[in-house]
Amino acid sequence: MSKARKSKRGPLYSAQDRDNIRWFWQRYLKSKAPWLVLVLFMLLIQGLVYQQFLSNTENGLRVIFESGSMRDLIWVCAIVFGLFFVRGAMSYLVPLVTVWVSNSAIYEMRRDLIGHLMSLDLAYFERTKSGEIILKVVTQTQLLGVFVALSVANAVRDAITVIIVAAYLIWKNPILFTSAVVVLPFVIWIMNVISDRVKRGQNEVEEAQADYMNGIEETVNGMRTVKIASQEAVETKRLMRETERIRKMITRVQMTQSLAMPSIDLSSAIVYVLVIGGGGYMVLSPEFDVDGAGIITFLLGMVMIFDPARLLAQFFGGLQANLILLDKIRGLYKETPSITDAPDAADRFNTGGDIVLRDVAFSYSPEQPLFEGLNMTFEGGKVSAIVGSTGSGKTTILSLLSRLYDVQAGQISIGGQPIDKLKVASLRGAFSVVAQDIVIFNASIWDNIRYVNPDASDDEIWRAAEDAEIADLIRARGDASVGPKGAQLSGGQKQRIAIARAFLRDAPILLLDEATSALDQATEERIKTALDRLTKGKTTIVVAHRLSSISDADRIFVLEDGQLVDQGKHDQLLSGQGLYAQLYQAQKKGYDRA
Ligand SMILES: Nc1ncnc2c1ncn2[C@@H]1O[C@H](COP(=O)(O)OP(=O)(O)OP(=O)(O)O)[C@@H](O)[C@H]1O
Repeated sequence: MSKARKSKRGPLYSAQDRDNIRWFWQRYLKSKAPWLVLVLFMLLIQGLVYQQFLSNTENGLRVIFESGSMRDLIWVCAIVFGLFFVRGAMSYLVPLVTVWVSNSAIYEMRRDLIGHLMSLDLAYFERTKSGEIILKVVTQTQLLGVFVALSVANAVRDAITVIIVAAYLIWKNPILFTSAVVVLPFVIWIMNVISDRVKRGQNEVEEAQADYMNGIEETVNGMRTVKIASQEAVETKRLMRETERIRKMITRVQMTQSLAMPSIDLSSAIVYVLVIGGGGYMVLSPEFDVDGAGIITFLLGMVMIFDPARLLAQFFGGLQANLILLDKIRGLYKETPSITDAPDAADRFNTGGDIVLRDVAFSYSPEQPLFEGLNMTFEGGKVSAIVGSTGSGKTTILSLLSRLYDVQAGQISIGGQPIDKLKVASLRGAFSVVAQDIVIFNASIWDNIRYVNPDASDDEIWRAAEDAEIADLIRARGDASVGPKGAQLSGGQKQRIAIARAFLRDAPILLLDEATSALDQATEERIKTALDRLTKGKTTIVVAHRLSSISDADRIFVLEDGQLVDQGKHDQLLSGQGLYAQLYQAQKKGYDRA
């Protein structure tokens, strides 16, 4: 945002902020309105206690100065004690309710955020820093909830106190009150300036925090590379630079916030001088019907106003920071998934039919078009293979089939049914995928396999594990977890878990993306027999670099820079002397040399 635009922004809160507050109220607080009314009622009682205290103090002072009755004095003291007892009880009860309200709101916000995250397209996660997402779900919701519970309740209490006591003082002595609050415009101006600065600073802090979290996550995840390359010192320096940057930013915001207090203190000093001076003049002058007790009580009232006013000022500093948090959190809700069920989406379809790509156009970014007018047919129940140089778009085709991304033009259909007219869950349920980037969770191998089919019986899991040649490892490791992202496993072991998952899921369409690339030849041979059994009668699409592994496919598609340059059976393609033949010869030479 440009500086010019920033300075145009409303100093206290903008239309966007109002909209965010309305949204937050409607979504997370409205349902708790009866509790909030109760809180408001208790806060009102607290405010009235102050007013009553002032009134009784004035009476008490008159008793001391004028009538001198001990009985009256004891009576006034008892009332004052009773009043503060009531205020104390309210001070205990209000946080009880507000903490409950805030924790419920935090819980609901996190529940919605997690649910919404799950619905977002893969593309969102590929362009968003994970640190930013973690910050929203973990930290920002917590801070916002605490602010709503405690700070807002306190601010309402303070505002009520200020309003009630001020109204009482105006009623008692309007002239003195008016002359005492001449400094008010100055206080408001200071608060506006401070609030605006705090808000801008907090925005920068939140963005820097997200980068920081992301940096830590990257370093922790990439620790193997960091250590092998002996880059610990560089990483430490990088992270410390960020730590220092954030320290400076937060200090700057807090220092700006702290300017609010001295401004209020200075204003209060002016007010006290005005009250003592002006009030003293009124007592001494016969024109006014004001006595010493009235002025002392008035001064006491001003003291009582100033403390809550000071806290209110502090609250406005914090409010700006929290409006930024609210805006950040709401930003996530504004991300909408584009891959959703069409209104008339079908549940069932012919999963064994041909998979047809017709005139498909797709690119990850407009600057780098990948497919334009791509036509392919993967025959139902047969094994098809996609080969081609690296980056030619093989994996992307598999991603398009299960709608991880949507095509930008053209159509993909399965069994004659366009995939965007199918329920996303039904479509994806028809696929078993052994992907290049295997995701392994920090659980046992057993649980990692079961992940794709939680209802599978133990026998089924054992069979899948045996077929994928991972059963021995399960016996050896037992229930031990495999470390974050499967860090305690070899590449081949992870691949076998992925293959076991495919066996267990047993879906009608099988996508194998470099499924056996990390296995030694002997293991690959053994798994191949089981894989042949698995692929029988299923539509199978294999992506492989090692051409020897797909030579018996029913149809082979050759891709080059997103274009289909050849297709046919292995022998046909070899005799054609095209790209496939060249790749095959090059690989053969490599093997012969080895
Ligand atoms: N998520 C993504 N965002 C942006 N660009 C991407 C993304 N995934 C792939 N690409 C780009 O799209 C092109 C095709 O990638 P793809 O992974 O489909 O190729 P591939 O043929 O499977 O490659 P390889 O054989 O190396 O696995 C590449 O240029 C790649 O850089």
